[in-house]
Amino acid sequence: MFKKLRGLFSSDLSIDLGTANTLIYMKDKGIVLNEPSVVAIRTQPNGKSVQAVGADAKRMLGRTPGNIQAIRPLKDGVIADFEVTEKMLELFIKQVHERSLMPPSPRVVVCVPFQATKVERRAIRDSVINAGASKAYLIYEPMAAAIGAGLPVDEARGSMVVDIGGGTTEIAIISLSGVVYAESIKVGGDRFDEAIVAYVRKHYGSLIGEATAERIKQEIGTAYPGGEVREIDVRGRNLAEGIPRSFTLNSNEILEALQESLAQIVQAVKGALEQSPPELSSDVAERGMVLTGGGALLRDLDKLLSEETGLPVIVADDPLTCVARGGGKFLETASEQQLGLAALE
Ligand SMILES: Nc1ncnc2c1ncn2[C@@H]1O[C@H](COP(=O)(O)OP(=O)(O)OP(=O)(O)O)[C@@H](O)[C@H]1O
Repeated sequence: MFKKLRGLFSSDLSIDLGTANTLIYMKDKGIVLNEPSVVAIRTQPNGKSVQAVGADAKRMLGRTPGNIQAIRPLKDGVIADFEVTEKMLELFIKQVHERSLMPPSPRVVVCVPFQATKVERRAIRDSVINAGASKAYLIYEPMAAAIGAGLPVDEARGSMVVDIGGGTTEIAIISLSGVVYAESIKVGGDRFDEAIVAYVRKHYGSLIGEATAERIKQEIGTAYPGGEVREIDVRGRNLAEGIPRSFTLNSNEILEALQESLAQIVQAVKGALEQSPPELSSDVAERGMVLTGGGALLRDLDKLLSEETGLPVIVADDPLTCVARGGGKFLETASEQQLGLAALE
């Protein structure tokens, strides 16, 4: 009965601690927080303090005066700055509790990159406990992504998920609730943005910021030739003249800029298919792979992967929230034994 009551009043949370975005899912409420993983820190004579977090801090990237620093504490899918990550998590969890007028969460599951180290896992655990959780669990991102995408992870059947985030692309083949094969490469949306910045510098002699590059990618980017050609007007600082200049970019140019990064993703997906046990790869051949993460929204990426592998490729519904939703579903449905394995020590 105690357990039943706890379930009734629970405000269990699932947190997708991503390189680009942090999402929080609450049982019965869905996604209750979706903010960029950015923190702005102000340095004063008496120490450092948080000036802004999330979207407010992201707007400050590249625009801060000397005493304020906008930081992305996670890089390439790993925690680059522990202290700031901890602070960010704490502030996000507090925001959720204030907004929903709920007591601190009894249980929190955090979705972490597959290659997170023991030290990183402990840092995450501590920040979650400090923020009021009574129990912290860990689930690997590709597993959460697969659950969120509705794949039958507990069946004796290979399910393949390709999660293209900001810092990394994680590829996993899952069967019987376990990760049978996983590979992570440090290529994701951030690398796409960097490639666009480099392309513009080389071909237009102009400097654009990463936020502009991200907007270009989202508005006209494509991963496969032959689709509708789109254009965008951009303003960048001309390197020779030192003043802002406008120019127009089209989607074929962005495709060219992204070639190298896309080839690395294709290569990693092919590698996963080659290296997984034959029974599982034949399951995947039949049912295809599912794309999750924000990168899955790059136009025609599914087409590129399908052409290159000859397999069906499906973009998950709402790919940006798959991991957070999957973590939440895990918390709701996992057995005591599964929770025990996921408990962060
Ligand atoms: N429409 C779009 N087209 C292309 N890319 C997009 C689109 N929308 C979002 N993205 C990209 O998706 C990335 C963020 O995805 P997501 O939130 O899944 O990553 P993350 O979970 O924070 O990162 P990681 O999994 O590496 O820790 C960003 O690079 C963003 O630019």
